[in-house]
Amino acid sequence: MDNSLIIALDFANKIEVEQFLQPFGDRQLFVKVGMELYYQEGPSIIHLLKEKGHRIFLDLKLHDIPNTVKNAMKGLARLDCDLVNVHAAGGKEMMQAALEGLEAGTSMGRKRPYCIAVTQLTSTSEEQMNKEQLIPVSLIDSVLHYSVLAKEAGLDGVVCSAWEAEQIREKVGQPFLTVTPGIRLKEDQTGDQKRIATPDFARNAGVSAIVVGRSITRSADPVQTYQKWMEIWKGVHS
Ligand SMILES: O=c1ccn([C@@H]2O[C@H](COP(=O)(O)O)[C@@H](O)[C@H]2O)c(=O)[nH]1
Repeated sequence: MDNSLIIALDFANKIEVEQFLQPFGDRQLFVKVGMELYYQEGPSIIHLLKEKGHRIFLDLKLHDIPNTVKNAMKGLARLDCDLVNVHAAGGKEMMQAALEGLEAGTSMGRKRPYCIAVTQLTSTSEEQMNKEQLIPVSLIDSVLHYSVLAKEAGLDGVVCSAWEAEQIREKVGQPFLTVTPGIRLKEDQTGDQKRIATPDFARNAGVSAIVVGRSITRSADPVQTYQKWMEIWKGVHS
């Protein structure tokens, strides 16, 4: 997981995914499949990406009663992804149930996928959280609270913004993954994200992985843009 750049494949269907991936040739990537793509294509999209050797973050953000999450995770474990997630707002019991399901669904001799919890979405501002979710604390306190809850539940880390990663590490200790979407180059549009950061900022904050979607997927030349990102993120030509 260390220092990965995960490309968010936010596409409407398999055809769009194949069109996007084709110019990358045989290069093996770390990709994220979210609700948009998975709800359209189902498990077959995971099989297809795995056949091509890509690592997969299945970003379905489960949030339901513990029994439902446990059984859903049992099924998702069979897809053999690298990383899956839940919403920390579902509570500690739900997060523990997610892990139980994952362990039950993982075949003998295989490693279960990492499981992380979304703290506060990177599209959430402190004002929205206070006024709409009626959570009367600062955004960082809410994120730290959910991170501690996730750790206590036995999860492997959290989804947060790069702005919170350092404080999470201090509070929760290591090993604990911080996977950070909302990463933007200076020239990129912010879009619907509220807590954005540059790749330089994220690297200095010591995040475990960055998630990059539209900056790469909607660019005129995705391969070139990916290479540019990798140079900035890792300081290497990929
Ligand atoms: O808090 C969160 C959790 C998940 N995401 C997902 O990451 C990508 C970000 O895409 P961009 O185009 O780079 O904004 C997207 O798939 C989200 O569903 C997030 O942004 N924030």
